[in-house]
Amino acid sequence: MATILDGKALSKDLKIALADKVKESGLSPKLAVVFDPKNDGSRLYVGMKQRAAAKVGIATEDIAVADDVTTEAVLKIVADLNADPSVTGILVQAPLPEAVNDQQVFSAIAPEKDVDGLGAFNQGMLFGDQPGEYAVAATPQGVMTMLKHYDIDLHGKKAVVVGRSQLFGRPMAALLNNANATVTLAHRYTPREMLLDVLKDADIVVVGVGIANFITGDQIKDGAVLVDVGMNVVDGKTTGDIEFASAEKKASFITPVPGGVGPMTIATLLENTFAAALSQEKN
Ligand SMILES: NC(=O)C1=CN([C@@H]2O[C@H](COP(=O)(O)OP(=O)(O)OC[C@H]3O[C@@H](n4cnc5c(N)ncnc54)[C@H](OP(=O)(O)O)[C@@H]3O)[C@@H](O)[C@H]2O)C=CC1
Ligand SMILES: Nc1nc(=O)c2c([nH]1)NC[C@@H]1CN(c3ccc(C(=O)N[C@@H](CCC(=O)O)C(=O)O)cc3)C=[N+]21
Repeated sequence: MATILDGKALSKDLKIALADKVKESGLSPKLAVVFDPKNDGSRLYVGMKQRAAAKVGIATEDIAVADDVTTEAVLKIVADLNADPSVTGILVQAPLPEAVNDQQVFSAIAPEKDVDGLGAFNQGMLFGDQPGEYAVAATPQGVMTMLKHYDIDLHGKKAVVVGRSQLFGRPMAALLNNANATVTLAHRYTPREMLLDVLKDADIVVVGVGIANFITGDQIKDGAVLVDVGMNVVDGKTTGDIEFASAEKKASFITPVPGGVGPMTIATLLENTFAAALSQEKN
């Protein structure tokens, strides 16, 4: 029977500690979120972030973009936020409307305000495992915080990451590599047989593809650590990319969906925002 990686409980503790730190600092951090209000997931997550931020003393400013917005118009919004001294952190919620070049927008965020670590500068720092302070994407960073909390050793282990988005898979693979795991990064063009072959003896599997029950218990080895980033709604119920019932019988540790990676993502984003406020105050 697997130990549950309880992101909900851990994120609660992190937010209590963070609220104290924000209060003691006397700072007034503000997180600006640019998002597409037509995207249901975005509306849901923006609301969750807003409520969680308020509880720890971080102000939020949510900027909804029209569905015909252009890349240039979003770049202008980001430029204004970069120049606004009252704005500590900027999050561009993916996906933006189809016509917008997300990557170009992510990289236009001033690195010191890029609290989701999606811009080329911060991703480059992560890829190169550079020393110093820089923001790392909240989802993969939250996964690493959870693994550390449960003393899960990554050194020399075989890790498989499925999904290679800018906000999850790519930084996830970089973090596991920096932790000295041997990492396979699978994606849509990974042949099914090859995926099954790497999964069967993986010590840790982190999946975020957005396909319900994409990974089942029979595909993983006994004792594997399973982290489910997936967020799908099936018959009105939120479910992950891992078929929990069959997988938890073989895994040593497993995240639930909901209650696993999601809450850690939000807590980590808020920690990144406060860290940005501290470094901006110093400079
Ligand atoms: N809990 C949380 O905090 C978060 C949850 N999510 C959830 O994670 C999931 C992924 O989101 P996101 O990272 O934005 O991913 P994207 O939707 O941007 O990309 C999906 C990724 O999965 C890969 N993929 C698609 N089909 C397959 C397949 N059959 N086999 C292997 N790989 C495949 C794609 O490969 P390719 O690159 O080749 O197209 C791509 O890299 C979603 O359900 C999202 O809601 C996302 C962020 C945070
Ligand atoms: N720049 C950017 N950064 C992101 O981090 C980002 C993004 N864009 N685009 C969309 C995804 C999605 N995402 C989630 C955050 C929290 C939960 C979460 O807390 N979910 C709850 C359940 C919510 C429910 O029940 O539906 C849970 O897992 O317990 C889920 C998904 C962040 N994203």
